[in-house]
Amino acid sequence: MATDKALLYDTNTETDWDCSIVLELSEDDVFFDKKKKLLQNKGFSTKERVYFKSSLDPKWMNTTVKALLQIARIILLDEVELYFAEDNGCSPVEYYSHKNEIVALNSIISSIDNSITSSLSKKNRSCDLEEDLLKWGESNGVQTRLQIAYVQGAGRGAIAKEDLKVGDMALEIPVSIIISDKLVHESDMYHVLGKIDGISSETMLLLWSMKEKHNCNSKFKIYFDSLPEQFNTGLSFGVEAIMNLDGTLLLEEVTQAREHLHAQYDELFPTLCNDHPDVFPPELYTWEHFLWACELWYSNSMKIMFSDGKLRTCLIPIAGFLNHSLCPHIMQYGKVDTAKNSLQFHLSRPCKTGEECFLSYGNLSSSHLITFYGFYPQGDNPYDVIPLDLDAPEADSTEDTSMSDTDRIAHMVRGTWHSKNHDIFYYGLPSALLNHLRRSRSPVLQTKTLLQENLTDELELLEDLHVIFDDMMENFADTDHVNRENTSWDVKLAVDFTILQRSIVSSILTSFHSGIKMVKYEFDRCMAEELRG
Ligand SMILES: C[S@@+](CC[C@H](N)C(=O)[O-])C[C@H]1O[C@@H](n2cnc3c(N)ncnc32)[C@H](O)[C@@H]1O
Repeated sequence: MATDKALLYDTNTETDWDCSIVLELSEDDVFFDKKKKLLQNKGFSTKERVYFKSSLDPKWMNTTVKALLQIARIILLDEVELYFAEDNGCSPVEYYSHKNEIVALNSIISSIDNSITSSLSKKNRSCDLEEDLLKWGESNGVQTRLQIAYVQGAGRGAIAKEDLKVGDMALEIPVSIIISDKLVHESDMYHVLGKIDGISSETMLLLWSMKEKHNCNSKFKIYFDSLPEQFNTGLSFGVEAIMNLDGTLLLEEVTQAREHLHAQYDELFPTLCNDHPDVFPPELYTWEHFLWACELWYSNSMKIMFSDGKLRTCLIPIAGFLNHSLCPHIMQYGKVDTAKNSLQFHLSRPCKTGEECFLSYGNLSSSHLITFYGFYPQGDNPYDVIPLDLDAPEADSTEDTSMSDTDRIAHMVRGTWHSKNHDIFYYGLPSALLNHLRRSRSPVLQTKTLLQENLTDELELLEDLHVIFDDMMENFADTDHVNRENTSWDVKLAVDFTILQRSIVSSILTSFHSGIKMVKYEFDRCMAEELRG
């Protein structure tokens, strides 16, 4: 007979889920086959995993708890209950007996309790690492008005310990604990790396960090210990995630970045390990360790201007807990204060006690953030643009100056919900793009007047653009079949991105539709007026 153990809990799950429980019908259950049949009749398999977040929508919660109960009831049926239950296998009857109802409910409650306790203790355990890092930082001169905590959907984050005003310094990091290329120069690696033609200081640092992570005597041991074992960026996407990116920019970005890293790795290894095994122990320089270090540097490094005027890519302990936002509190932080020999993080907007304090990682698109950081921010990202590869109009044969600035710039589109002007001749699309296309069709000066010939050109332009974006829409992967709630982190990110791209293109197509309608209406009106006149 199955016991409560049939309901397992598991905290070894993706970081953005607080916990999950697994409901599994044990193969040792003497009624395995019968219960399996009952489960299948209700659309369940013998092993179901359900993920929970602390703030789930009540509707989802309701359906999920109902499903959990259905499964638990069946798993926990005793012989007599099962005997009578079989007759109702396919019926909607869900209740078997008082006792079965109570054991099913209790087993779910205790599994969730176990799961939460275990997940909290895991988080608290890792919080100790962050505490240790803060203490280490403070003993090295770090000043902070932030504390580190787990935040929903983003791992660790920095929370204001007190109300912070514009201009207040949230964090100050002495240069002495910033990880920069200076450390490579001081290490035993430099005599080898310094001789490699064209190697960048970023690559040297990356190789240095791969070894330093395992150095028990490292000055930065506490820092390395606080880093995640896995970064989950687009660089680690699996095949299924990649397949869900068909037709998107992210597919190109992830593929190119991975190819670049593979090529870089192959250029250095195994040669360095073969030639200098004492400096580059092969077990520390595997592809997996290399990828981990790349993800670390892409997702955690900052470009800092030092007092000598040099811009260096650095890892900055403690500051590395600051998450990114489209509406950040800290925007200017990239320059060492020469007088204090420290890096300071001042606020550009207030942050209240207990609120998460965000940084700006830069003006980055969601595809870039997914590829190199493994997330994309909530809210409308104005940098989510689709670049357009347009043919430049023929330059005037006698005068090159006929090319205007709008002809030379890189054109792009974004969700038309960002635009306020959806009138005729604008359609929520960038004027720079529309003017460029108008010029390509007719180099004579174009005016936005409701003349028949303008309207004919305008209609053609919109219809041509419509074809391009229609094709784009057709080429996106079909993600409808993916169960977003129950899939791996990478597939979820990939699907979310494809949905985002689709919504951008869809907004553009909608703008074209209403644009075409407006132009046709005006065209008919002109015709009617002409006939009347
Ligand atoms: C510099 S670290 C910030 C600290 C990080 N949250 C941690 O636990 O170590 C950058 C990483 O934090 C996460 N992150 C940053 N901003 C985020 C956001 N707005 N939403 C979700 N994850 C975010 C991403 O995993 C990113 O690669």
